[in-house]
Formats: sequence, structure tokens, C-alpha cells
Amino acid sequence: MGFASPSHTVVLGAGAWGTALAISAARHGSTRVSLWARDPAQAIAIDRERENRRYLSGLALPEDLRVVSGEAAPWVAEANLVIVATPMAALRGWLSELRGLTVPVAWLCKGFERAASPDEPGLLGHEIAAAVAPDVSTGVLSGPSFAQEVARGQPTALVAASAHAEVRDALVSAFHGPTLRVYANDDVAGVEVGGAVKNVLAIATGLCDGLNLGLNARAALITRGLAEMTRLGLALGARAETFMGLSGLGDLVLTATGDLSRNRQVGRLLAKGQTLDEAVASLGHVAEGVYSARTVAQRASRLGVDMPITDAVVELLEGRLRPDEAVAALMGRDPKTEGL
Ligand SMILES: NC(=O)c1ccc[n+]([C@@H]2O[C@H](COP(=O)([O-])OP(=O)(O)OC[C@H]3O[C@@H](n4cnc5c(N)ncnc54)[C@H](O)[C@@H]3O)[C@@H](O)[C@H]2O)c1
Ligand SMILES: O=P(O)(O)OC[C@H](O)CO
Repeated sequence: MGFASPSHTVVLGAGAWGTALAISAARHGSTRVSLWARDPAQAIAIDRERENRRYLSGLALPEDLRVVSGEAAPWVAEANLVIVATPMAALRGWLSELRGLTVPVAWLCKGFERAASPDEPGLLGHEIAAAVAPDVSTGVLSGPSFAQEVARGQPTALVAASAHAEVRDALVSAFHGPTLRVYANDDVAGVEVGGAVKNVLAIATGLCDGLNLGLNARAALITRGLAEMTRLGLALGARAETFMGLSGLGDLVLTATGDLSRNRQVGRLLAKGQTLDEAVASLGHVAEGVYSARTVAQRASRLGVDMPITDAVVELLEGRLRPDEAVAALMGRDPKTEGL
């Protein structure tokens, strides 16, 4: 694997995760980093305060991290690596804009596109890239990582997944550092399915903990959730071992048990009686599981993959089951043998 440092990394999107990774990469200095914010006023505030108070408060930006806004094209034109750090809903638009680019492009979002209709289920990032920017060398950076911990420099391990060696190498060069290990993987489908499905499962474990169902129930949800995540991944062409790695089991454990998770918080708030709209509004950040759940269920159903936990989350999010009824639906299923 080559480790030539990309000289300039441009991060498009100044939410919690884009800001945290920009801080981390700028701090260890293997690359010059520019953080691009969609809202010019937000960019000015971040630059003046040297802190992203809206999305990542209390964490100082390194001196040489540049914050920019306005037309993105001039910044992209001088990048050696472009990172799309938006929610999943904005990925298609950015990849269309980046069509024709000759430097590596990677995204940080974890999810499926929201299903537009039952006939048109949403896609994973690499499927969107194949459809709208097939000429660009793309990849995804994923794995168990709360933005606040990465920005504080707490030890973290990520996965750089791409079919292209130059993309994996660029991600490792830009982000691997003293407190952030970046492992390379070429199983993009596996890494993306893990990152998308764990968000849906974290809503389920948040609900379980919010209802005080106990630690046994949470362990059961995580374990059976891993089985259903793996089943979907295999049906989409992923490798089984990927689900035992950082972007599968690792991220599932973090998100399903860590109170910093926005998806887990949605489940807890629903258990306390909030509506979905109230729960989502109170977060102030994106919770991708809310938008991915229906697509996960639709794609699984088309492939003949059984995903009972995901199905129960969809019923809950769409208001057809109350929290206690969702639990009863899961527990009331027929006995079966353990395994995939
Ligand atoms: N926060 C984390 O700890 C974390 C960790 C790993 C992965 N992720 C994933 O990263 C993605 C982003 O999460 P986040 O925590 O940064 O979300 P966030 O809610 O904190 O911020 C989202 C940011 O995206 C910006 N944005 C929205 N649409 C945009 C567009 N079209 N162009 C440019 N910017 C746009 C918003 O203005 C905002 O700054 C999600 O898919 C999430 O699952 C988050
Ligand atoms: O806060 P969440 O639930 O979006 O999870 C954040 C990261 O994906 C954890 O790896």
C-alpha cells in the first residue's frame, strides 16, 4: 500500500462529523485541510470563533484548518482528496456535481437513500456513485466513531472502503494518525450495509433501553440484529467477514449502546412517548436510521431476506405500532434455529 500524502483535503459539509474529521486530519498535519460550509454565515462564525458551536461545540479548530464557503468548485479544483460530509440525502447531488473529477472522492454518510416510493427503493452510496458519477474513483470512510471523541483525539479506528486502491490509500494518508487508525477494505457493499443497518438497529436498542426491558433484551437485539444485517449484506454481494469488523459489529455495538448516538436517542425518546417529529426535532442533527429504515426493509423484502427487527422499527416509525406492540411483535414470532 502506498502512503503518499494528499497535499490538500477538502471536506464538503461542516456538520458534526465533517468538522471532527477535518480537525483530526489538520491536527496531525499529513494534509492541508479546508472545511467547506454550505451556509456562509456559519462559515464566518466558525472561522471567527475557531469552533463549530452549532454542530460540535467546545472543540477548538486547529490554527491551520481553513474554513471556507461560497462556490465549492474552486476549492474542489485544487483538492487532492474530496470528502462529502453531508447526510445521505445530499450525496446524490454532490456526486453529480463532482462528475468528471480525477481525484479520489469519498463520503462519510451512513445510510440508504430514503425510499421515494415502494417501486423505487433508495440506494447505498456506491450504487448512487455508479449511477451518477461512474467515471469518478470513489469510496467511503466508515466505522465506529462518535464525532466528539474523534475531535477530542480519543483513540478511534475507521475503515476506508473502496474498489480503487488509490482511494483507499488517499484516505489512509489523509486521516491515519496518532489517535486515528484507518484500515483499508475493498468490500464497499459490506461496509456500507453495516453503516446503514446499524442505525436502524440502534433505534431498536434505544427503544428497548427506554422501555427498561433489560440488558438481556439489548444483547439479544444486537446479536440478532447482526444476523439480519449480515443476511442483507450477503444478498447484496458483501463478504460475511466484513460484518465481524469495525463497520459491522464494531459500529453496531457503539451505536446501539453509546448514548452519544442520535439514532439510539430517537429510540429512547419514542419509548418516552415523544412523536417521531418531536424526537427528530430535539436532536438538531441527522439520525439516518429514521430515513433508511423503510429502504432497508424494502430492499430486504425484494431479495427475500427476513429482517424482523428492521420491520418492527419501520412499523414503529410509521406509527402503525406503539413501542410496546413493536416489542410484542418481535417476541411473539415463531421459534427458529439460531444462525443466519
Ligand atoms: N456525527 C457522528 O458522530 C458521525 C459519525 C460517523 C458518521 N456519521 C455520518 O455522517 C453523516 C453526517 O453526519 P453529521 O453528524 O455530520 O450530521 P449533522 O446533522 O451534524 O450535520 C449535517 C451537516 O450537513 C450539512 N448539509 C446538509 N445538506 C448539505 C448539502 N447539500 N451540502 C452541504 N452541506 C449540507 C448541514 O448544513 C450540516 O452542517 C451522516 O450520514 C452520519 O450518519 C456521523
Ligand atoms: O449518532 P449516530 O447514531 O448517527 O451514530 C454516529 C456514528 O455513526 C457512530 O459510528
